[in-house]
Amino acid sequence: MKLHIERDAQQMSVKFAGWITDYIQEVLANQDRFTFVLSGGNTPKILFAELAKSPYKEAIKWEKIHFFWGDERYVPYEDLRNNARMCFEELLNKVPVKAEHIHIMRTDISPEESTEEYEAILRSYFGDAETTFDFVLNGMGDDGHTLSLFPGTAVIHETEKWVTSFFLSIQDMYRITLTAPVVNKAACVAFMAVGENKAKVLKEVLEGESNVDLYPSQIIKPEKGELHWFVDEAAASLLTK
Ligand SMILES: O=C(O)[C@H](O)[C@@H](O)[C@H](O)[C@H](O)COP(=O)(O)O
Repeated sequence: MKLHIERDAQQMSVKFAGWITDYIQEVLANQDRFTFVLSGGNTPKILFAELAKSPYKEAIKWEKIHFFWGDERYVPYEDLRNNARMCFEELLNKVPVKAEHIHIMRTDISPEESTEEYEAILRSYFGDAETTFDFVLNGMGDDGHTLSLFPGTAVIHETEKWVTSFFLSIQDMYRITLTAPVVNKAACVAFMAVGENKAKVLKEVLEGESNVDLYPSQIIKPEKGELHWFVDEAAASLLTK
């Protein structure tokens, strides 16, 4: 695991934007497409704002990128809480992406239908390949959740399905989410965490004992791929190493 600690959220976004630009370029030197999983939440917004402007806007071959989502809140696309909507507003509407390369988790059909549809899309991309996505961007909630893998939920332990949906009673909504098996087959996964609210949980996730039911972010460990954490000094403030 590689830990990148930057002064504040802004610095972290700049560092991350430069790093992901180089990584995309490297991957595209050897293959024709780049598969990128986007994340919801507030933290990615500052990264998206960065990527949508110079020099990244011009440097990244956006037309070669295929976009997916790590999870979705089962609310209509028009709802401000919808993760796909946020990513379109903050990034995808501002850079030259190809509409046919964008795969949102649909919320205009039932959660079960949406899950099945997404699973089929992913299987059509990756089939039995040893590696799935080129890159997965993850956030981490103050409670240690990532994707829609919330503490104490059964979905943390899913071993077969790549996509699933369930009713999240603490938020009174359905969630659609990628699962650990498909994310852990990615070539590269990066978490972003900023702010003092994340400090305690970050310490537990990175330095505490393994307890994936309490700290689901711990279950994300690419089998063969790279794992990066981009954090700011406030989030890193309790780390000892
Ligand atoms: O839909 C979601 O809720 C997200 O995908 C979720 O997993 C998010 O990444 C974390 O909650 C962190 O969110 P913040 O960046 O807002 O802290």
